[in-house]
Amino acid sequence: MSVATTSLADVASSEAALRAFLHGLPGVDRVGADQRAAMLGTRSIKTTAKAQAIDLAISMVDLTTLEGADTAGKVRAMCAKAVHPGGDAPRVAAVCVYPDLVEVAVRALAGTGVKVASVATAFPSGRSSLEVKVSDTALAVAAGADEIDMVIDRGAFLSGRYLKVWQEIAAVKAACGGAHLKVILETGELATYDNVRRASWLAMLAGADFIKTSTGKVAPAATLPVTLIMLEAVRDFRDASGRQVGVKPAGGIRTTKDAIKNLVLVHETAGDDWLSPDWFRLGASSLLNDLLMQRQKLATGRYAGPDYFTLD
Ligand SMILES: O=C[C@H](O)COP(=O)(O)O
Repeated sequence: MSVATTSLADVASSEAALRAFLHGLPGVDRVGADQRAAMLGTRSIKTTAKAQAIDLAISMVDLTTLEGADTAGKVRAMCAKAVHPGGDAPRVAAVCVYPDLVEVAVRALAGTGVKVASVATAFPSGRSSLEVKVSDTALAVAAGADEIDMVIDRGAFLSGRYLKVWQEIAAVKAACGGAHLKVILETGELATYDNVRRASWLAMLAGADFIKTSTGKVAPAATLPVTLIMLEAVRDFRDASGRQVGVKPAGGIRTTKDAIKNLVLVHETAGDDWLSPDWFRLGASSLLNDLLMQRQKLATGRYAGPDYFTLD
């Protein structure tokens, strides 16, 4: 897909310019996207490649707990597992928690290389003022979060107020300082694949370091066609702007099969530059145990059973 590089600098100069740009993006061929994602999802891979893929997937996990009932103890246990998932398995990429638990995770993960990610901006609805969203972000960053996962204002996006969405993302990005910003599109609420493409571009233009599919609180969450469209968007955005943005499917990814399908999509769509935890994450609360079980099965020929591992 070709996008005029010159147009990117001025794209958010007005609501009209932003709308013209986003609605000027080529429409998504829905049937084609569904078929391509389904076809890539059935690719089989050799046993040696599978072992590597499982370890790569583990290293890409954002191990997540986002429940009202979360406690400091639960987060500490999760952090221990994030650093030493089991046997010689690699550590995960990050632990993702609500802002009030950032400090607990920061202390538990100090010096381990596992990042602390936090949802902010009135997650998961995003329904609060910009002031509240910015201060939510600033507090999480001050507590030591390395990464902020913000939600876009879907109400504004769906009613065509793109500039408001752009301004919020840009303000939250500024509040992030050195922390990386992941922008959650909540694709299950965006209604069309064209909207997923537009929201992806909007987030990247406003400064997202990552674009993320979902909060995990809305169904459907991370589907393969949606991830495919977002991978195409980051690929095309890098071609147009020279800046690489990461992708994080999140929500409903529970099995090794799901994880490997995602890795095949990355390889076939955006390319191998994205096949690292720096550029691709899997946001999941209960994927890690299945990855560890399949890893054990490949190494020993038998399953250890879910009770062999600590709970996700
Ligand atoms: O960001 C990650 C999601 O909240 C996790 O969703 P999940 O519980 O469906 O894995």
